[in-house]
Amino acid sequence: MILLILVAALLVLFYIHCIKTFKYWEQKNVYFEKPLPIFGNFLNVAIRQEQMGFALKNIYDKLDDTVPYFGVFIFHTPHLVIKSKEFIKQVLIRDFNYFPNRNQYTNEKVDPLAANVLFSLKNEVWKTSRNKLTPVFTSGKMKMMLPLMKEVTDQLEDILNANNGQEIDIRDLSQKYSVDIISSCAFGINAGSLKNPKAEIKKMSDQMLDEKGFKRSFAIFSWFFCPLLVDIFRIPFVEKESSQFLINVYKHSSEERKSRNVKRHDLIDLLNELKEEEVENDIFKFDDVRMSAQALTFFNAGANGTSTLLSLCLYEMAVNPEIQKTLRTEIVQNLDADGSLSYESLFGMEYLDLVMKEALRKYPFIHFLARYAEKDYIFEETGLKIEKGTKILIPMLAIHYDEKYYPNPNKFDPERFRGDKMKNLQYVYLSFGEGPRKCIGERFALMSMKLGLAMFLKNFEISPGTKTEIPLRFTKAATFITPEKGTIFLKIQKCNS
Ligand code: HEM
Repeated sequence: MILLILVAALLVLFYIHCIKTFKYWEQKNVYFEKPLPIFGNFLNVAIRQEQMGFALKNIYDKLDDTVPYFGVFIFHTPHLVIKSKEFIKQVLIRDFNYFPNRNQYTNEKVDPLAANVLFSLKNEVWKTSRNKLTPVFTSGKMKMMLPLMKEVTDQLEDILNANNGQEIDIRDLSQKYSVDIISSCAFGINAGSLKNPKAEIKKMSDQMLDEKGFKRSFAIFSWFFCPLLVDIFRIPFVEKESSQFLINVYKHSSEERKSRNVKRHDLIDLLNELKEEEVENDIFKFDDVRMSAQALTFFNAGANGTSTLLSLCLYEMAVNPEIQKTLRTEIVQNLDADGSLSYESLFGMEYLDLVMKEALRKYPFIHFLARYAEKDYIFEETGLKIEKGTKILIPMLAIHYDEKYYPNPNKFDPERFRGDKMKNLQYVYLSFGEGPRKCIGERFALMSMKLGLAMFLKNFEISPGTKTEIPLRFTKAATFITPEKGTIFLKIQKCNS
């Protein structure tokens, strides 16, 4: 009997704990939708029936333009979702010193690597490491990495030639291309996954990035929204076996590089140079864990983000043959005598840039940006005061599909970015984020995606085949954008055959 009373009392206490914050947005006079105990507004996300970005979009779409923000509860934690362009600018740029960090949980003991990537570092440690890592991504450094990427595109061309006239899984091919690019540029090795389907590094990458799998989705969800689960179940952000494999590869290459004293101008060289420049009282020193953590970021973001976007770009080319034709004409006009593309041509092609921007708009790899208030803050225009620690979300997916900024948003239309139209889209085109915490790898990502796309299109026509899904459906269970079937089949045909 006593046990029963105890359990009942615990349940009541748990219930009170779960609903105690639910008056938060009402008291602040901020629009919100009635939350459910335990799950808040995101029951469907928790049971993997909806992606967080779409859940936010559903609320966003109900509100008119006069509403600058709304409140949601993720479990029982209140989050402020910013809707107005002006307020986005304030949070990401103008008042950055109030919002310098993401509400990204870290736990050195459970996952020391995740705690040391730039994405999760905070305040002064983030600032110092960002300043140190920024020179790694300058156009000069990227230019030096281009020859490494070209070695991989040569192999890609061989594969395309061998599959001429066939229907192939472009997603799988893009993943292999991206894994080989990253392995060469960040780990200094020839992974060879394009030529060898059983390559160990590709296997590890699949394991690490298994977006549809419950384990991976649960890990990402817990790290972003329910850190208590991370602590209880000791869930690493990055799957242990594959991250350890990549760290070993990185360490081995790095040591070999030092002993042979050769330069490849890749991430290993650049991080080794940063280490040599360190001074006694640096707040952020590149020890083994921190060096590996940066290499792992490259791998994660590159193998997942760039490969997904490249395959979606190719899909759009197949279903929009006119756009494909215009792009091919531009690419062919810009080829060097040996059939390759210089860094200047890659970044100088206007239509290629418009196509890339539109793919990134239509398929935002991350559906929302996250920040939290480091100090109390008042939105002057409305008088809303938020306390230190308030979590902020910027619903990128909803904004990228807002008719006000992007008429007919489901249409793939590169022209919406032509000329000075981009000026009006500042703060509402957020594919790589905005402000000082913007994606540091943007240039690298664009270079590998543009090069991959150009190498496909210069010789091959891409079209829907019998196995192509139109429209393409995406899984509701993954955190990032992932095709429902896990594949994107397209037909490739040599242009002059
Ligand atoms: C298509 C590919 C990619 C997309 C769409 C993408 C997008 C993003 C977005 C939206 C953010 C958050 C920005 C914000 O909060 O304002 C971000 C942050 C970041 N990205 Fe990327 N990214 C891509 C590829 C890469 C690559 C290849 C790297 C490799 C180094 C990278 C490294 C990072 C890092 C380190 C951060 C955190 C920056 C900081 O907090 O200072 N990303 N990325």
